[in-house]
Amino acid sequence: MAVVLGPNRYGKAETRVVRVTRDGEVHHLKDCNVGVSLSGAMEEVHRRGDNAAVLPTDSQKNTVYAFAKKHGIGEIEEFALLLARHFVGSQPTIHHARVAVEEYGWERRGPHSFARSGGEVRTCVVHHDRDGATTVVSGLRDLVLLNSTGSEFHGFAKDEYTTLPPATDRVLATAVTARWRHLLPAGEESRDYAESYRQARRCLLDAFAGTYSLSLQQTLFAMGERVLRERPEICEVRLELPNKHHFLVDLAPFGLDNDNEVYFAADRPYGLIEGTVLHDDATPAGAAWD
Ligand SMILES: O=c1[nH]c(=O)c2[nH]c(=O)[nH]c2[nH]1
Repeated sequence: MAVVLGPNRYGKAETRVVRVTRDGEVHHLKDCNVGVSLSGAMEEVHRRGDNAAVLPTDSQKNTVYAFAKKHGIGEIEEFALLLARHFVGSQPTIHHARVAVEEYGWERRGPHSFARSGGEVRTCVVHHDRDGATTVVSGLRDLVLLNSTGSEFHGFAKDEYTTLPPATDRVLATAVTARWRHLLPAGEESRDYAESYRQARRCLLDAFAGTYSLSLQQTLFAMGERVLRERPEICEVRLELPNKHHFLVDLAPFGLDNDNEVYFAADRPYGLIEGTVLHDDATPAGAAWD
């Protein structure tokens, strides 16, 4: 039996970079977390500890900071593409780069004062291969949404352990993780990622608010479908929707009724609804979701 090296990658995780752009008195802020993962001719380092092919993760971290200075940080997808192309293009031993960027939002409070925006985070993952294959997945996480009515859940399967009562009017709440894959004809990786993000996010919000929900699964599909129908540049959407349960509090001991007004917001356990919605003729995803 031979023992062989399987898939592997290495890189610098979580390089936190804050870029201030000074425009006189007025400053602009980009606050990001960058993860770099490289792969390629790494047989020798794993088998013999020969590091000749290994660009240190320390250099990768330095590149993130140097590029933030030299190029600024525009849309996170563009910054990730720049880094991924650089690593593959400048190191013959690096055949593939995965660059993931998270962006934390800051709300302007003055010419050079900012308040960190809520918990929501914008995300992207870019893959770039030396044969030219490039994929871009954009997304967001921790977008917390709630409908205080317009949600039911009944008619479900039952077994001997089922105690859940049918619900005809419940709170539906979730913290959305959504990622969407861009349709990228070769050589056309550039696009208005800011507008694409704004519109995809709006589609998710509109579909959540506008769907009368018989299950979170139905809402999930409606959210993905809305993005695909309105945004031709996107061919696949993946969603993770925790069902943030809100239980009605029993106020009868206090002689009070509770007509869907007072809830206990539980944090765990929670249902976790996950799904992919895509064009039936979507191009193959390649490394996009790795
Ligand atoms: O929208 C829902 N989907 C489920 O699959 C489920 N399961 C459950 O207990 N409550 C819910 N709600």
